[in-house]
Amino acid sequence: MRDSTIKAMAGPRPVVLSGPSGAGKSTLLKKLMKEYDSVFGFSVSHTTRNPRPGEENGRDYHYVTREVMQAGIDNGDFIENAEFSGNMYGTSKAAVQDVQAKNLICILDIDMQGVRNIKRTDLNPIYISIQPPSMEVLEKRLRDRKTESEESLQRRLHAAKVEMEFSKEPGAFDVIIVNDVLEDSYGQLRNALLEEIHKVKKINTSS
Ligand SMILES: Nc1ncnc2c1ncn2[C@@H]1O[C@H](COP(=O)(O)OP(=O)(O)OP(=O)(O)O)[C@@H](O)[C@H]1O
Ligand SMILES: Nc1nc2c(ncn2[C@@H]2O[C@H](COP(=O)(O)O)[C@@H](O)[C@H]2O)c(=O)[nH]1
Repeated sequence: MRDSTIKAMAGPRPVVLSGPSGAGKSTLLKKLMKEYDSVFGFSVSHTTRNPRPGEENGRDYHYVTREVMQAGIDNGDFIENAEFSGNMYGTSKAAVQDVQAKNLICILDIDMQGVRNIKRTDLNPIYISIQPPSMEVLEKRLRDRKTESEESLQRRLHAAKVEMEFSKEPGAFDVIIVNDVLEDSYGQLRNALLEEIHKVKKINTSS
């Protein structure tokens, strides 16, 4: 088996956002990257799922076939990878290194399998769980998003229950944010990251 670890780099700690599909991870991280565009960089994952309307290859994901993805995994190009709702997803070493090379805080949006696998690496991120106020609200958000077939929606709701159980494991996450009122949740996310944000701003203004 090829080496799939990544060495921790000097610089700001990465941030992992995890939690049920539809909880609001992308919404929150987009707000964060808009407010702090010179502080955060997104780790662009690979996936075998089809792009949604408005998504862009290389910005939201690298959209690849199963064959290409598997070849990359076999070659040791990925820090972690997982099967989620019938598709493959994974974080490449290059995705993280590209962000860290710019001295930015690298944000990973990954599921709980990814969290478990990242915990076995030297990456040392801050782990943040984004959670819905209830399963009913989660289902409504996913339905209203209109991105999933009924089958995919049911798979995601099933996975959501497992993700919620995982988040209760002691030490699974450093911070848990219940994303009810968006502005409140965003404030909590920003507060949780203020120390790292200040570090990056200080480094980047002195260089
Ligand atoms: N606080 C909120 N109140 C109401 N709607 C929200 C809130 N946060 C997010 N949403 C909406 O819920 C839907 C799901 O949000 P989003 O796509 O950000 O979830 P996600 O966790 O990134 O999902 P996935 O893991 O599937 O990518 C979106 O339509 C978004 O606009
Ligand atoms: N383990 C990983 N999970 C990932 C990665 N990229 C995204 N995800 C998670 O997949 C689900 C579904 O995402 P969607 O964009 O299809 O709605 C969600 O929980 C993401 O956090 C990854 O590289 N590794």
